[in-house]
Amino acid sequence: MATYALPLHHHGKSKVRLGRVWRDGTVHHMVEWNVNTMIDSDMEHAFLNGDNTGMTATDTQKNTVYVVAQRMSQKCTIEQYAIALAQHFVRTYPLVSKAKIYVEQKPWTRVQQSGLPHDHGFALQGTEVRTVYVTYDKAGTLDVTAGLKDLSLLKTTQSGYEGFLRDQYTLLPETNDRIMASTVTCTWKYAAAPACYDAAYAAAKQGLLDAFLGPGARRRVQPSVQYTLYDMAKNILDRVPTSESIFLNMPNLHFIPCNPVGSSFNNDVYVATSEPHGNIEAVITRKGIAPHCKL
Ligand SMILES: O=c1[nH]c(=O)c2[nH]c(=O)[nH]c2[nH]1
Repeated sequence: MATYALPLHHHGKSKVRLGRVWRDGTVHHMVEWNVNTMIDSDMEHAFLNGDNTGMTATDTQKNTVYVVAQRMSQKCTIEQYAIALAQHFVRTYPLVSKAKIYVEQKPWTRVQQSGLPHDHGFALQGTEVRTVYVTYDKAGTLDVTAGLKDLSLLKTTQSGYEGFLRDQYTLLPETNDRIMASTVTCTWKYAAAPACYDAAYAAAKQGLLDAFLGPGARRRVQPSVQYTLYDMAKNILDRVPTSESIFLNMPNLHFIPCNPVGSSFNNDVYVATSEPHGNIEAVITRKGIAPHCKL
């Protein structure tokens, strides 16, 4: 007789999109979120026997995304919202042992008009999407991992790549001056809540930028994406004291020196590419801390 096991099961709703406006007199605050819910629950009987008794339907989870958004009566961060939603599921449904909430936030930013902030006008600024992954379980354990994705960065110099292994398969010339470009994905797990999630996010993002771009006019060639990535992660650990583990993924988007017909490369024209691209990834933690995975 065949025997089976069900070592993992969870269910949730993906890509629930919402906008939330908080009105402070004539000054409005606005966020657009894409919410993903996933719950662990004692629902083996649904898989084994076709019995849905006690199941929190994914449609119910989707509806709750909007209910909890409305209950956040004060302007809140993506982290505060995700925590509230996770706690709601665990505290409301007896069979739910853990809620896992992932939220992305679009970069809507208040517009400046003649140097003054507009009351209710927003523009999409930049490409980066702010992210959060929150888990909360019946024992009250809360894990918050904040982050960003699609942060597109490029520098036209002070990046190189030399000293790597050469054999019969190696064609790449060494260089101490190249374009470095990437679309950064980064998450940082908190050991404890920061005083302000928005300030911690701003500090983390600035840390990424500062390390990627380097000291500007002062010449300091970065030897590889790997080295730059490590610097970027260290900046977050240094500037966000309650962070404990940093995940970074950095595609190396190649701009290949071009020899135009009848001419040669003069540090000016490149073939821009998106594929294939290098892919550099690492987790950097404080000493003795277990690494977190991407989410
Ligand atoms: O910074 C780099 N790291 C690599 O691992 C690599 N590999 C490669 O072909 N170019 C580069 N650049």
